[in-house]
Amino acid sequence: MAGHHAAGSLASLRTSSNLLLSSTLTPFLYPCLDIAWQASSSAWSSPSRLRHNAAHSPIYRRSHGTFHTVSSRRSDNISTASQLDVTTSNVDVNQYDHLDPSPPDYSSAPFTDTCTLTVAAGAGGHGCISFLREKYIAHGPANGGDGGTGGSIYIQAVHGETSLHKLARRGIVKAERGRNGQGSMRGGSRGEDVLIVVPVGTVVREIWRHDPLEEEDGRHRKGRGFGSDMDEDVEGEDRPDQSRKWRRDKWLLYPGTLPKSFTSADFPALPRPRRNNLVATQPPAPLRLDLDKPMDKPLLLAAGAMGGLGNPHFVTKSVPRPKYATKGEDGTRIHVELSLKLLADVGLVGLPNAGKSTLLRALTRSRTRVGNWAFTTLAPNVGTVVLDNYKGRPRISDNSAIRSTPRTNFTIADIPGLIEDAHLDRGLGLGFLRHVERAAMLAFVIDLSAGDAVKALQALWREVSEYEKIREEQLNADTEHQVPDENGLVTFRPFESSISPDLDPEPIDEEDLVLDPPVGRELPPLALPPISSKPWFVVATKADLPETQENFFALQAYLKKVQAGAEAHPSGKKNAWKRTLSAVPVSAIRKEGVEGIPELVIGLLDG
Ligand SMILES: Nc1nc2c(ncn2[C@@H]2O[C@H](COP(=O)(O)OP(=O)(O)OP(=O)(O)O)[C@@H](O)[C@H]2O)c(=O)[nH]1
Ligand SMILES: [Mg+2]
Repeated sequence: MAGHHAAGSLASLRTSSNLLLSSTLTPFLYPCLDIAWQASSSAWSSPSRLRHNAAHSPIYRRSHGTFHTVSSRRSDNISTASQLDVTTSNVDVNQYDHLDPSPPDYSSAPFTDTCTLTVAAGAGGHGCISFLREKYIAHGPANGGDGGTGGSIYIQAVHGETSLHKLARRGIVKAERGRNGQGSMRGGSRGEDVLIVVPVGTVVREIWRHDPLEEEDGRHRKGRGFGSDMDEDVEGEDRPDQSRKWRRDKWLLYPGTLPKSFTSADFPALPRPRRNNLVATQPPAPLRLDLDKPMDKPLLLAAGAMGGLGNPHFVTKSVPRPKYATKGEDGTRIHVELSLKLLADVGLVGLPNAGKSTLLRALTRSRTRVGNWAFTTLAPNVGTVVLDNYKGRPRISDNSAIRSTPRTNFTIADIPGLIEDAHLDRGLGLGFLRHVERAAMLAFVIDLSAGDAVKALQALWREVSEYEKIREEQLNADTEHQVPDENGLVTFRPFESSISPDLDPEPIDEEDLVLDPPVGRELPPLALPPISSKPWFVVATKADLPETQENFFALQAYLKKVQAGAEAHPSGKKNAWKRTLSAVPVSAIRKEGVEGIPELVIGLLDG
């Protein structure tokens, strides 16, 4: 018993000393001791992991003209990654095969394809109440500066971002408030702008908007609201109780002044709220942006609000030293829904365990998880295929002249596996199919060793086209739902939720400023091109396994027939895409046969 115990503790001692070896500097001192450690740790020190850890925020701030972007593009990452690989590869290349990886060798990138976000432009700074003070000038003139303009919110679609998860976490993005004005006529400085960086293919749709100026205008048009009670032409008896209508929330008082010592009569009419000039460049409300191209300039979403006016603005003959200034305006807030319309250039569609993730790893530097069980992949992984500029560059077809810049990369999305009845939301069901819809072209990945390849392809197409049918019905129902007016146009009132026209003319209290977010609207589903019109091809994988050749030939013959029109298109649609249907036999795990895929993809994407 005691001996057994001793042996046990010895074993544990040995493992703990192993642990010690692997977690200290020992391998550097005694490299011969720990080859296994190198093999396993190379996965952890792999540059791709560094890349994911150094996640940068998609939001950048700018002050005075230039955004401080710290963005590192994917292509940069890849070049640094390959440089790093060269330095590490002289350790032991063969021990580390990224196509059949050990369990810890994967990175899970979080992924979100729709999210809602509130963007809030910066409020304006307050005006200043100040008076010149100098020797021998006892009561100097007013010299308070104006408040600064609030920061604006910009958006820009760039290559390299593939997911909205960083934005989804934030919930609200606020630009900085303008600074308050100061004495000696010093104006407040502007608030910092904020740039939101989104992937190419993002669609921005507005759910609600709270624009304080628009609301002010609404009130003004109705003859109620700021300053209207001060107008000379308003009949005395018609005026409601002035003290209630006076916009206390709009004015700043000189420090030490008791509010009750002011009556509203002491105040001039409140100046009309000013708008930032940038508002003119804002896209019209409600926002509907389809950012399907990389943008070289940011686009303004919400302009910052203007600052308040300093007390010199209110100097009159009767009030030479006004002890008040106005507050800055509140910033516009817009609640938007961001959704990815385009996830990647190529979407890998296949049954679970077909080898999609392995194929992605073979084609790109992705470290997506691979396992010999169904549903290894639970969220899409996007990898980039970089096309070499000089050597091995795939043929760029004749229409390269049309593209201003030749294509240097394309992206592939590895999507979770699809099972039978996925369109009824089985397995990862509809969520999965939504991703299929968002790829520019589809690559059906079929496991040659798992039975009839033709049947597998047909089953995949059946699910995809069933889903498409459901979606079409949903879209039709939605368009019918919106009852058009006489002109056949749907009239849209962006602000109806926040100011209703038959609002009781209540006096405006300060509580009004603390507004609850207006009730959101349900957005109709995104209109996307039909799946069956997308180019597609088949990747017949696991071709290294025995007895897969006949299966492949049968598949090839089937595709030829479909292309010639002798067989029905597997989607069941008459005008489905079938210009050139090809099947590529590959062994992803040995990286054989995959070289031709980039060329094929480029041909289909640009063709
Ligand atoms: N022999 C052979 N095995 C392969 C090949 N490609 C993938 N496999 C193996 O097939 C299994 C499944 O591979 P995955 O890449 O995880 O499959 P998947 O389609 O991504 O699976 P899900 O994420 O679950 O949908 C793994 O054990 C791979 O090693 C291949 O070309 N040849
Ligand atoms: Mg997978």
